[in-house]
Amino acid sequence: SLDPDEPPIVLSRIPFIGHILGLVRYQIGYFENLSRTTHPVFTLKIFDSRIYVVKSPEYVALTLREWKTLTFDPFTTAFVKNALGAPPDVVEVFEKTMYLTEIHTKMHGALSIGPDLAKSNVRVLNVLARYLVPQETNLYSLLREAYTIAMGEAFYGPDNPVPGLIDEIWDFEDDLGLMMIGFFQRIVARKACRGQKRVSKAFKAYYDAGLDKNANELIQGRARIARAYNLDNTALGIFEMAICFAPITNVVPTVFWMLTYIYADADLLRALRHELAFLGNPLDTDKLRSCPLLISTFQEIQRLKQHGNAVRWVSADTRLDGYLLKKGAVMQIPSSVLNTASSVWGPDAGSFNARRFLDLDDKKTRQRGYIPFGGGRNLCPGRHLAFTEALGFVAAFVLGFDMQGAKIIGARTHKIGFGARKPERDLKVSIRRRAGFEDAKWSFNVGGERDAAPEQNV
Ligand code: HEM
Repeated sequence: SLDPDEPPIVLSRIPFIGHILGLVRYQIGYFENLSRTTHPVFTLKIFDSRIYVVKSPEYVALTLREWKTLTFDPFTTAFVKNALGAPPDVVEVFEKTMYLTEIHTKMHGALSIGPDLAKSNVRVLNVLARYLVPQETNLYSLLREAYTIAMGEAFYGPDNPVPGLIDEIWDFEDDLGLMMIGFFQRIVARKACRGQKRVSKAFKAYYDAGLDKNANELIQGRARIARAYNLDNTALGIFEMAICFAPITNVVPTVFWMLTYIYADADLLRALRHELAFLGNPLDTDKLRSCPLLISTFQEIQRLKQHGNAVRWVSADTRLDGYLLKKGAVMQIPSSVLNTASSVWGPDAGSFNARRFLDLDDKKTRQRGYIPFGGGRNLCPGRHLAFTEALGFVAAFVLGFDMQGAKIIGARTHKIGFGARKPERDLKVSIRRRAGFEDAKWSFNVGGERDAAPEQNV
């Protein structure tokens, strides 16, 4: 039974298993259905487990602030154990040593603004530039390939196994929710299991061959820490899926939605071209900060499509304003509910308005519970990389190309484990050079870094 101070319970219509059936059927959408309740935080009970769902902006801020007891780390360990299938001695390193804390610091350091990030970013964008050519193509598939290959080369160096593992990486993310359950994966998530095995094997061979000498600081620093904890190349191979899918699976849908919404709206396309006209080629990404409409479009797409749940584990009884949160419960913060509430965003909350964020400063957006990159101690370390690689590519695309076939389409069922919503299908498009840009060969400078890698054509 619940303590009277715990958030009010929301019951399912079918006793005992109703919530499980709801989650299986509607996935993340089930939290949207339940959030019709007026309680700012509420409890779901599934047998002996509790899930607290946070649906009001004020409580989101309070939750993220209490990071010492409302923590993310147990999910990382569960991910390594259940989804990646790490053996018990490796899991023990996560549970009983400072390894995870050291990795956290390294990850946030290597991806914070500075020379290490600039080197990764300039490589990502200059690999993406190879895809800025006229073509008849399926837009989502093109972006999926381009960003996966670019991540591989920027993170792991030119001689990396990622080009042969594109489907494996995306298959894994597709069934991440099922992989986290920790049993029967080979039956319910066959493709994801196979993907994880192949990626582990290929990266073990990569580390065995010493190819990480060409990797970026994130990968090299991580490997140094792992070795200091006696984790070998087999363990490094097992971990690698995490680093392969996190950087791309939110960025690719974001760029897809940005391009389709922009090209489906001739006025917005014109206004953006006007705003971006001062950007040169090579495109200096520092100048993107002076493109308010482009940034607002990015933020609005995140608001409408970045609908993953932030999750936290209650590691000790915690008071959240008046509510008591009990140790052992899981907290879910459904972005889709927060990002589309008309009580927060106004009557047009459900529609796209590229100019919405022009009048909202950072403080005002946070007050609305707008957390596309999460928050607190686990605020996404890749947010700077994501900003530059998404906006840099979109800016060059908008300036240099016309696109036929772009239209606004619906999204697939939003599975548990997904961040950004994915399109329900691919879009066949025709990409042509714009008049005045017939000979443009796009390249990028990032934070003073020019790309020095040899040229390659797609
Ligand atoms: C549009 C792009 C992206 C979005 C919307 C996004 C969103 C998020 C969110 C919501 C979280 C969870 C934060 C929390 O629970 O408080 C997260 C965590 C994380 N993201 Fe991103 N992300 C993006 C791109 C990237 C990129 C490019 C990287 C590059 C490495 C990355 C690496 C990570 C990592 C490693 C974590 C785990 C952080 C931790 O455990 O402290 N993400 N991201």
